[in-house]
Amino acid sequence: MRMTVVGCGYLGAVHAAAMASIGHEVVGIDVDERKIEELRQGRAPFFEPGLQEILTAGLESGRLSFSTDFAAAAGSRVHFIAVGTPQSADGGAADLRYVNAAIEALLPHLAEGDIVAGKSTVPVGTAAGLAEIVAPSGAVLVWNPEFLREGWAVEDTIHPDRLVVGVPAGEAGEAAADVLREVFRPAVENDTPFIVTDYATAELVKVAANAFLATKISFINAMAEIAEVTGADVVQLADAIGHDARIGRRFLGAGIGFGGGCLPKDIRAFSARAEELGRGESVAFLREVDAINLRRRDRVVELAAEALGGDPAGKRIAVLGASFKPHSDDVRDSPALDIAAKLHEAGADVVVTDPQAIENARRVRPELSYSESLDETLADASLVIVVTEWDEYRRELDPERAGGLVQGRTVIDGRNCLDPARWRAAGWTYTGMGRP
Ligand SMILES: NC(=O)c1ccc[n+]([C@@H]2O[C@H](COP(=O)([O-])OP(=O)(O)OC[C@H]3O[C@@H](n4cnc5c(N)ncnc54)[C@H](O)[C@@H]3O)[C@@H](O)[C@H]2O)c1
Ligand SMILES: O=c1ccn([C@@H]2O[C@H](COP(=O)(O)OP(=O)(O)O[C@H]3O[C@H](CO)[C@@H](O)[C@H](O)[C@H]3O)[C@@H](O)[C@H]2O)c(=O)[nH]1
Repeated sequence: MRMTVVGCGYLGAVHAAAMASIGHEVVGIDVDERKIEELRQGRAPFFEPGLQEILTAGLESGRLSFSTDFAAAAGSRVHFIAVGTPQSADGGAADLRYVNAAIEALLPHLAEGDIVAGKSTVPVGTAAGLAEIVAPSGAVLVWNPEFLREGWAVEDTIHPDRLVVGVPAGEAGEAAADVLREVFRPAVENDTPFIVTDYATAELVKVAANAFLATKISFINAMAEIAEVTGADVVQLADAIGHDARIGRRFLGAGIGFGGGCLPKDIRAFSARAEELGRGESVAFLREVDAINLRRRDRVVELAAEALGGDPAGKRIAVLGASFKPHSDDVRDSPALDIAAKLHEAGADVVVTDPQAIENARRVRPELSYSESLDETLADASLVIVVTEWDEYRRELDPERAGGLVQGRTVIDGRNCLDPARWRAAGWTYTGMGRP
C-alpha cells in the first residue's frame, strides 16, 4: 500500500522505514531539510538499534523515499501524522501547533477515501476537532496511538503488543479500520490484539498507558525514599512484590527516575487536559508522580555532596551516562544530564561520558565537559556516578580496573544496576538508590 508519514523524528523515521520493511511504499515528509537530506542519503538521523538496516534496505528497494514537499503525499492511501507534541513553554499542556500545521499542509493533497491516521500523542478531544478540518477533503481521520519504546522502536513497530485505532462511528469508520488492518497485516495475522474504538478512548489509551508506567516507577521510587530511612532494600522489595503476577516486576526499577521525550511531558499534558475538562482532581496523583520523580534527581546530588565531604565544589566527578535510557541517544529531559548539570552548577568538575549521546548532550548542555573515553572520564575522579545503565557500565566495567584509574573508590549507582558485593569487594564505597 502507498502511504505517507508526516514527521520523521524518533517515531516517524522508524515508522516509515518499518512500514517499508513489511512491503509498503512509503514517503516520509518533514519540514526539517537537514533531516530529510540525511534520511535520503541513508543515514539514520539518531541512534536506534536496527533503524540503519531497515532504512538502507528500504531506500535500496525503492519502496522508501523522503521529501520536504507535501505534494509527495498525493496518491497515498494512508497519511500518518507523527509530528512532535512537546510541552508548551508556558506550562504542562501539549503544544499542538505542529499537528495543526501538518494537517493544514496535507489538506490540499488529500483525496476522497484517503485516511489520515494520527500517531502523535495528543490531549483527549483533539481528534474530534481535527476530523472536522479533514472532512471537507473527503478523507477520514483515525487515531492510531503509538506505544513503541525508544531503544526497541523497530521491534515494537513490527511486533507491537497491541494496535489501537480510534475511528468515527458508522461505515466510514469501519472501512477505515479495515484499511489499518491491512497496513498492519503481518502483526494482525500474528494475532496481535487489534482494538477498534472511538477517538476519545484511543487518545486516552495512550496517555493512560504512559501515566500508569510513570506511576509504577514513582511508586517504587517512593518506596526507595522509605527504604533510605529504614535501611530496607528497595531492589529486594521490588523483586518480592514483583513475583505477584498482579503487580509484575517490570517498571519497578528504582533509581533516578523517568525522563525522555514522552513520560514527563505526557503526564503533565494529561494533568493540564484534565484541568480543562474540570476533572483535575481525578489525576491529581500525577502531580505527585512528577514530584517524586524529580526528587530522585536531587537525591543523587545530595548523595554526591555527602560522599564528597559535604561540598562537591572543585571535586572531579565522573558521570557515566547522558541519554535518558540505554540503547538510545535521546537526551530529552534526561535525568542523567540534569544531574550532571546540577553538580556542575554546584561547582564540581564534572566529566560526562556516554556510548551514543555525547553529540546530543553537547547541544543541550554545552557548559559540561564530555569525553568519548570511559577511561579518560574515570581518570582521577573522586566520585563515579552511574546514571544510565548501558551494558558498558553495568556489565563490562570491572571495579578493579576502574579502581586503578580513579582518585577515590566511591561510586553512586543511580540506576541500581551494579553488583554492590562485587564493587565493595574491590574496595569501593558503594551507594545505591534505596538499598543499603
Ligand atoms: N519518541 C517516541 O518514542 C514516541 C513513542 C510514541 C509516541 N510518540 C509521540 O509521537 C510524536 C512524535 O514524537 P518524536 O519523539 O518522534 O518527536 P521528534 O521531535 O523526534 O520528531 C518530530 C518531527 O516532526 C517534524 N515536524 C514538525 N512540524 C512538522 C510539520 N508541520 N510537517 C512535517 N514535519 C514536521 C519535526 O521536524 C521532527 O522531525 C509525539 O507526539 C510523541 O509524544 C513518540
Ligand atoms: O523501571 C523503570 C523503567 C524505566 N525507567 C525510566 O523511565 C524512562 C522511560 O523509559 P521507557 O518507558 O522504557 O522509554 P520511552 O522510550 O520513553 O517509552 C515510553 O514512552 C513512549 C512514548 O510515549 C511510549 O510509546 C512507551 O510505551 C513508553 O514506555 C527512562 O528514563 C527509564 O530510565 C525507570 O526509571 N525505571
